[in-house]
Amino acid sequence: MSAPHTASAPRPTRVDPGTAPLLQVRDLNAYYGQSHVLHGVNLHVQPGEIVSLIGRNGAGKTTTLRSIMGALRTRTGSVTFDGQDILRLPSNRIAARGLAWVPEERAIMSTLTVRENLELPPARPGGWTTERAYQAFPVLRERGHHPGSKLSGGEQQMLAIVRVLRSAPKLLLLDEPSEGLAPVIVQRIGDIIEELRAEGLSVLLVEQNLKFATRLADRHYVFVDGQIVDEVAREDALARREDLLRYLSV
Ligand SMILES: Nc1ncnc2c1ncn2[C@@H]1O[C@H](COP(=O)(O)OP(=O)(O)OP(=O)(O)O)[C@@H](O)[C@H]1O
Repeated sequence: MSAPHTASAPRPTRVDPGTAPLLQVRDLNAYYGQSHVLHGVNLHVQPGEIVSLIGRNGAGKTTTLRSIMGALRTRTGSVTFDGQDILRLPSNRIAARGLAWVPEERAIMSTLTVRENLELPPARPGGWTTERAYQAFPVLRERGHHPGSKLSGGEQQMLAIVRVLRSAPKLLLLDEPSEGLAPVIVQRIGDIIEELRAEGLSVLLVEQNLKFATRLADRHYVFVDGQIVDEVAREDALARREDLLRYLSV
């Protein structure tokens, strides 16, 4: 396990801002029926970068992930991934380009066993094997034959993360991975995300847990009412902690 990062010892950003972004979102507007919920969102993720989206409930973070993945089709603007416009592609073709999404509800198949859930997505070269998943989270090996319906929230989250890694994504979209989980599990999931980043994976992380977000992210985008109102670099997160807490408080 890697050493925990404390708020008092920020690690400098290791990402070269001069390289082309892996993900670039420009002027994204999204709608649920008549309701206009994203208002001109601009963001980018560099190769190897972990970026967090933070903000109160209903601020538009999940809608941003759904819009990027094509799960929400009623949107305008531009979404470019690895240099290619993906806005008009269906979700399965977006995923095939190397984007993997772990939604907040985790989408574990309740009637399938842990192993069956794990081996459901198509394996791609360089993707995680079942053995690697079990090494990362040994509890999944112990629960291998249990149905998805019998898993705790933490076990479901671990399974949901390792399952999408089978497809060897370039960018992982995580929606509140720490929500409702015990601190020891949150710590372990953070360790695995850091391991993945060390291997070059980029992560776009929706979080309301500021401690978890500031441990991991190189940059934070702050959402208020469907817009990005602030951007905070890892180096500034400690000095701006009060601002960040205010953005999250209700
Ligand atoms: N399926 C839906 N139909 C209609 N409105 C929706 C739907 N999903 C979300 N909304 C609305 O869109 C806005 C943005 O919600 P979104 O879920 O993106 O926020 P969020 O920042 O991810 O917060 P949360 O943590 O609560 O999910 C909110 O006003 C929400 O009520």
